[in-house]
Amino acid sequence: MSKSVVLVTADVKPIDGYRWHAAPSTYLEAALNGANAIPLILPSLGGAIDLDAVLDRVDGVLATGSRSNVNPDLYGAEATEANGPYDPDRDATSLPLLRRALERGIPVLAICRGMQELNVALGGTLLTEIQELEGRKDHRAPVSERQEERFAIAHPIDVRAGGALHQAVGNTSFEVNSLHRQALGDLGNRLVVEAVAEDGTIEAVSVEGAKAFALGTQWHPEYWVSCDVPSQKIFAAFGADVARYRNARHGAVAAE
Ligand SMILES: N[C@@H](CCC(=O)NCCCC(=O)O)C(=O)O
Repeated sequence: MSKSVVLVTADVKPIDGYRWHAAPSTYLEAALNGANAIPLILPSLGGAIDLDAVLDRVDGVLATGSRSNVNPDLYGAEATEANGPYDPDRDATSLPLLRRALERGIPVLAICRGMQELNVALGGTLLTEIQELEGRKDHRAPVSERQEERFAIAHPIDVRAGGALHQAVGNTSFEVNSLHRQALGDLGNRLVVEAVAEDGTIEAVSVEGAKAFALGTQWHPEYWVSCDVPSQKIFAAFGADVARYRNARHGAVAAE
């Protein structure tokens, strides 16, 4: 049977005078090596793409992180220049994609901006510049040219005992990296908090009643998937459910 395919969300970026639809290699390699699935980048062409036609052909969705912020218009707040950069084409693609993947029971792993998209897609809100909020710590990346320093492990998280993340990783506490200035505010419909940082920042969520693996992380398990055990276990759990979904999908197609 053919290998599983995971759809990877894309940023729209100006490069060399063109508009590129791009995803960092770290996510693509993590899908390939950590989840044992072929990564397939979905261009952020919004409503021009029939999402169901794409989702008919894939076994999972990996929503990537990005420096851009979800446009606040989408959760009832005001867009400002300081809050940007925004990526409206990505918003117009990722939010419907995540909603539809959940409706169809397709496994979802949503990382950083991806988790923020998941929350907004389900009706939640985001907090911004959390380092300026009372009692919150600075969750932004260290200032460095070196990616391994920017993605360095930064702080511990407390994991909900018995929850989806605990089941995947097996620990009720572990250390994660941190590269964000926004965080989840009001929770979207059916989202359950799976982990928090010491300052109360929501670090992971799952979707209550989801028909498949559906996890969001505010940190970046993709970056250290080759050597960090919790990161490996998260991608392995996602990959196992992606494989289960693929087998069910192929069984259903064979029976038609
Ligand atoms: N814009 C949001 C999204 C956080 C996120 O996905 N960060 C990844 C950044 C990767 C990098 O800096 O290279 C926020 O800031 O909360």
